Amino acid sequence: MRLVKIRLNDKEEIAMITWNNLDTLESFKELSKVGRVDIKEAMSGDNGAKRVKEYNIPMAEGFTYNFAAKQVDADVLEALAKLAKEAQLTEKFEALYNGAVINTGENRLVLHQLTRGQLGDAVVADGVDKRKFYVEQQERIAEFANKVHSGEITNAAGEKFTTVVQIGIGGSDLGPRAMYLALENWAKKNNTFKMEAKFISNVDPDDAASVLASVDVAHSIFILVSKSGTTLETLTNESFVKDALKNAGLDASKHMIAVTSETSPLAKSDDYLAAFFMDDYIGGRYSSTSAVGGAVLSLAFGPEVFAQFLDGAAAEDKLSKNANIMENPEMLDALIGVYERNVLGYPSTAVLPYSQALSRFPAHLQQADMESNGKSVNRFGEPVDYVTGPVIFGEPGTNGQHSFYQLLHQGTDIVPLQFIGFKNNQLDTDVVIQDSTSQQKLCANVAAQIVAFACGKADDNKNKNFEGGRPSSIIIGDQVNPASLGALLAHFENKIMFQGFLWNVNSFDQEGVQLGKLLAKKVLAHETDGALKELSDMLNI
Ligand SMILES: O=P(O)(O)OC[C@H]1O[C@](O)(CO)[C@@H](O)[C@@H]1O
Repeated sequence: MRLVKIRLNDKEEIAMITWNNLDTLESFKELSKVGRVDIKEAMSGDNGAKRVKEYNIPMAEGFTYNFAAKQVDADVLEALAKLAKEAQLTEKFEALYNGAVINTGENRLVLHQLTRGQLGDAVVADGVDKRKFYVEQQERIAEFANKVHSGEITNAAGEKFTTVVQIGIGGSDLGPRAMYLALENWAKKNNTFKMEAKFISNVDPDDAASVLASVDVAHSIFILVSKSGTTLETLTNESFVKDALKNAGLDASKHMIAVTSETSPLAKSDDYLAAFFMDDYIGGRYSSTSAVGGAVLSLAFGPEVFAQFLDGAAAEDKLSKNANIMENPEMLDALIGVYERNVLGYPSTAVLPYSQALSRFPAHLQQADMESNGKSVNRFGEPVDYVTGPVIFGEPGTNGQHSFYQLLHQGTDIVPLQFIGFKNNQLDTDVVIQDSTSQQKLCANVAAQIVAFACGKADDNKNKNFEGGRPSSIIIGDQVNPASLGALLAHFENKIMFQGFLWNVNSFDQEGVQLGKLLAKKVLAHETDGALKELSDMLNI
């Protein structure tokens, strides 16, 4: 057990936070003893209808979090509430947004919520009010984007830029790309679509080459995004793009901007038309609401759309402050996930948005969740004796239904499911076939899946028998739009944070990604022996 003193909002009170391993908490031991819920029974008949109505809590931007088909009942919920209290989830979040050094591994504050609102005290770090700093960067980006849109900033020939291409990887790609794809159709429909965006991330040369072949480089603006400014893939792709610009007779520095931290090697370079900043207190996978997402989304859709996205995230963040788990969807979702992982023993979780707009959202969550909570040591570097983050995967429904759902329905592992569904699609175009629209078919499928997974279907032919008993939750919204997307993103970011608190891991570093990078450098420098040398030879390096 470690005690940490933190100052609470009113600056008078001193709270003691204790960081304990999950398996040392009395409430966790109690939770393990609570009787298991049979979802098949719970979700059948009138009982099921009652649960769907009752196990439903409001989120921001018109969403509701429905957990009727989760393996919980009043006893489990009571035990989870005790766990939340003993694990001091609310106090830990409070410490985080008031500027405590929560990322102990890297000795850093964790400030991504500050990019979209001020949840507590002003946070001053390195002599700077951090909220002010993030807002300033947003304003600088907005001004730049407006000038690009109005034609005040143009290419060398005085012509408007029409396309924006983001170069980055991991958090500098996945979040912004998923958000762009989520809003592209919405923006087109609502006349706020300004520039098409493309993304280059993979160091596979075919990625950069095919994106470059698909754009008009003379009218493209490239955003180099790298917090560290040292990521090999990103710097390689930057050179790739610069070569292409040079070959087209263009001055690269008139076509490139950078988003990075002020301490990175890119920050002071003359190679860019402009540079916008985030900092070390925002992890790559949490950077969609910082300049990392801000530059591409503001250029693509206009700064007002990006501002609405931030407002949605801020509204959800506020809900995450509630100590009552029934008024805090992120905390409840996190607690149920830990119950499923550590008591019920389920190894993975599928995220299944029934929305084409969210086609890359599961990919973003894979990084956000697994890079955060894929840890075997606690925040003090001591091995933990329990399992932590699950494997996260997903695909939009209904496509997933025609691919891996077989295993989800009848496989030997039980995989908890996180559905996301919307009442309305983004574009007006729809068609009535066999008495229903495509949107109705989509929604019918998600409702049907929840009940099919929970209740199953008995059949004498064991091959056609569905055991049921497979838990799921659903987040239901009206439509994917900037504000709802922000709220959805914040929901998952905060869920991951609460789970990290429960597992007592540092969710904000990623040492596990370093070893592979180091060995790759050795391969390229021909400094290898043994298996690595053999593999390098086989790959012709
Ligand atoms: O923005 P950067 O510094 O180029 O890093 C890109 C990505 O690489 C990682 O460090 C993992 O290698 C991620 O955490 C990060 O999102």
